[in-house]
Amino acid sequence: TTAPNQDEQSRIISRFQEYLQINTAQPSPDYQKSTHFILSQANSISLESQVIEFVKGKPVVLLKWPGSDPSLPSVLLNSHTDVVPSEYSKWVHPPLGAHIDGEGNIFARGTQDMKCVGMQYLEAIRRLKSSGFHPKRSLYLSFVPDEEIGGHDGAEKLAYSDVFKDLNVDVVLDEGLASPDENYRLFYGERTPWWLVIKATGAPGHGAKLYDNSAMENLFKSIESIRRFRASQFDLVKAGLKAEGEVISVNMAFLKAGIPSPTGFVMNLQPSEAEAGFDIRIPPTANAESLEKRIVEEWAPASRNMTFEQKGTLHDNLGRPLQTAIDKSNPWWTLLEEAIKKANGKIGKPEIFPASTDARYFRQLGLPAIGFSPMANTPLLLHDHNEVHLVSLLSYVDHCSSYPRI
Ligand SMILES: CSCC[C@H](NC=O)C(=O)O
Ligand SMILES: [Zn+2]
Ligand SMILES: [Zn+2]
Repeated sequence: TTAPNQDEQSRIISRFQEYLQINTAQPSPDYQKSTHFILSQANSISLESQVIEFVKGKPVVLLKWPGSDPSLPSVLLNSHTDVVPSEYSKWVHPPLGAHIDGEGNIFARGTQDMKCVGMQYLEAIRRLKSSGFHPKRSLYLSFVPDEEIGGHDGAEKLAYSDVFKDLNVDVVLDEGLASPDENYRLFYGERTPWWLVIKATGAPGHGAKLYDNSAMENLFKSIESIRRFRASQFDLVKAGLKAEGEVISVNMAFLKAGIPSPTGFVMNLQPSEAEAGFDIRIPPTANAESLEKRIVEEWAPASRNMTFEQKGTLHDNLGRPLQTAIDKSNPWWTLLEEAIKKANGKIGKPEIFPASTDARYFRQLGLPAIGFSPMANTPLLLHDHNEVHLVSLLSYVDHCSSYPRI
């Protein structure tokens, strides 16, 4: 296909802006509006559509471009419609404004994560259709809710549904990350989140007294140990020995202790309880058992009056090799690489996604799933203030045109 003309380009940008301006921020995303928008886009390019509410108020919008050979397995392009919330006052341009500055940067929540990708799927199909292309395989697009809060009412329900079985999907594309350099990033797996809360108890006492076994002391021994471990992992990344997705990350999410008083906290009383929460991410190749051992023996040892609790999705991926093959055994990987190269894109070393995406649910089914958000030369701003699709408008359009070659 040839490059779109000026008019087409500005229509592509307006459609992107329109999607960005719909407030689908957690915790109360306007899925009615996003569903309406996606359906109207689908209509305008004559895609078949259905809306499935596995959970009431959490619509999965499923679109279909039927292939000429229905016996062939299909391709699924997945994207989530929700976005994370924003601190409005910290943005240069409002997060729902989709303002375009003089350099062609589009400011809005979702410009990277991941309304850009959802729109690119649609724009690519629009262009392919207008060029007269007919796919052999059926192509499905799923626009799913709630990825940012775990995807349990969205992609997870879809993946395990009868509807999904009937789609006969062979490969799934989902989100990746922007790349600060010229190399596009491709993801073949992701880390598993463990949300860990450790709790210490100890004898209360006068704030002036030095004694062993206070809750704060017990907790801080753990925190010191956790920090050493964190540093050891981070050092591997800093030294260039491991990629971000290949080490175990540990970051403190909260600290809770102290006895409240009208003016803040009681200062001269050592509290009897203290706790801390950590976001831990484990690569598929890591030894989860040895980490568990570390938690039991060093981070929350009963001998130091400590307990721990794991929250969130935790163990759901353990023990399963949730990595998509990136060798010749997976022709889809090679095809995507070739498509990107044909569109004059360069590709970095294949990566493990450092956080979580809906792709894990499809990998759990044994399907190959590839994470790819086509943004090169773009700072990584997902979940950050001032999230932008930083490349010029024209580059955005170029990205759209890399899909038709898949
Ligand atoms: C594990 S459910 C939360 C999913 C979330 N995904 C993107 O940021 C994440 O924290 O990785
Ligand atoms: Zn995302
Ligand atoms: Zn996100």
